[in-house]
Amino acid sequence: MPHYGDFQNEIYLAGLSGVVPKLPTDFATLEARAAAAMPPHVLNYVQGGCGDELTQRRNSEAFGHWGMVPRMMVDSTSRDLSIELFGQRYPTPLFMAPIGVTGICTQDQHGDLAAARASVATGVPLCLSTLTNDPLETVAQTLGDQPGFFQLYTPRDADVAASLVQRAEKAGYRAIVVTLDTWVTGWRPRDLNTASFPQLRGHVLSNYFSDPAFRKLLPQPPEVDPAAAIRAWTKLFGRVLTWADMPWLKSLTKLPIVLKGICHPDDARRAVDAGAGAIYCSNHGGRQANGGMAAIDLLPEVVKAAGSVPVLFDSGVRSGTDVVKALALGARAVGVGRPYAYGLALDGAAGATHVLRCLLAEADLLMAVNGWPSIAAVREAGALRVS
Ligand SMILES: Cc1cc2nc3c(=O)[nH]c(=O)nc-3n(C[C@H](O)[C@H](O)[C@H](O)COP(=O)(O)O)c2cc1C
Ligand SMILES: O=C(O)C(=O)c1ccccc1
Repeated sequence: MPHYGDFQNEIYLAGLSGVVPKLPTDFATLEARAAAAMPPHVLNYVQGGCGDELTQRRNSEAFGHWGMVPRMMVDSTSRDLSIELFGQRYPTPLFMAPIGVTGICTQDQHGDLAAARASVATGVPLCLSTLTNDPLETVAQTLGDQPGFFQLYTPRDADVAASLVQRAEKAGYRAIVVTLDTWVTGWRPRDLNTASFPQLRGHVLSNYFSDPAFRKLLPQPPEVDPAAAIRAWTKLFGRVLTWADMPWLKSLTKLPIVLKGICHPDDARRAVDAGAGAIYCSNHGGRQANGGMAAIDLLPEVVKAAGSVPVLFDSGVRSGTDVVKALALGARAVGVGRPYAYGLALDGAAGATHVLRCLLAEADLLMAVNGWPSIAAVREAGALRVS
């Protein structure tokens, strides 16, 4: 079993030869470093959120309202962080949440491939966004045998939707993660004040431009008239889904359908009834709706309502401790968003790998110290509301 906490020894031992880590090991310093390095329009898009970003701040602050109680005299010298999901074992409960601009986070504009390399290096699955600079098939080639998931922004055109899903299934992705909360973009003052929206600048649309069903909708290929292709994309993006669409979504694929953006327990119950393969509790990192509760505070009720259906979680995870808390509150798998995008921006695949290794090391060492040798032990211990 890999000992993720050994990363700590590696760092201290390197220190004996005068070598300190190239990137910081904590989120605050990482974010500050990334903010100084990233082009302003990419930074605004990644770092920003909806409205005055109250919900975004709450997402991470709310982890502080939960506390965990250690157990002693338990042998936790060896920890098993592995989980079961969609009938398969994954070495850790961590995954990379879909980020639609990973492509432009690295200087070479191939950030999706860098994220895939970080996934291969760490075993942390990548949930690839619909919005990428490299087509999903190219990313799948970089992933090789490393399993990944495909996040779907359901197009208004049913043929394009079917084509994207079928391409993802054929390329070997293990689940279709359907994002429900982003058929329209939330009010984002940082991007509005700079009048900048990456997709409208022609970034990250490769899955559409390479799609035969999308290309059929255009009078000229995107290579000949990119501006018209971008206009066509704006018309196509953002199908409003209702529960009545679930049979149709399910009919497109044999893969499990994961519903992303579920925050209310009643919606979780409806998702179970509608045959969702997993429920993904998330408020999109506070980017879509402001004024909402912190996602982590909503997780316990969603988990209860989901019964035996696995619940994935993201929004506000900034440390290995946050990962463990989300597991303690019932998440099967925990997604991290902005932190790995900062890693990509600072040092490509190596940077994202570093960020993931830090999260895993901190989570693993916390489990060691607290006497929790497995995820089941974490879940049994739970977390308590402290304020
Ligand atoms: C720059 C950026 C782009 C994102 N793009 C997508 C996307 O394409 N699809 C999606 O489902 N979620 C997207 N998200 C939301 C993430 O999947 C995730 O819900 C969120 O980042 C989690 O919050 P965190 O960043 O606080 O960890 C994006 C988030 C960020 C920061
Ligand atoms: O920026 C986002 O969070 C995002 O996922 C998105 C993608 C396309 C359009 C609007 C928002």
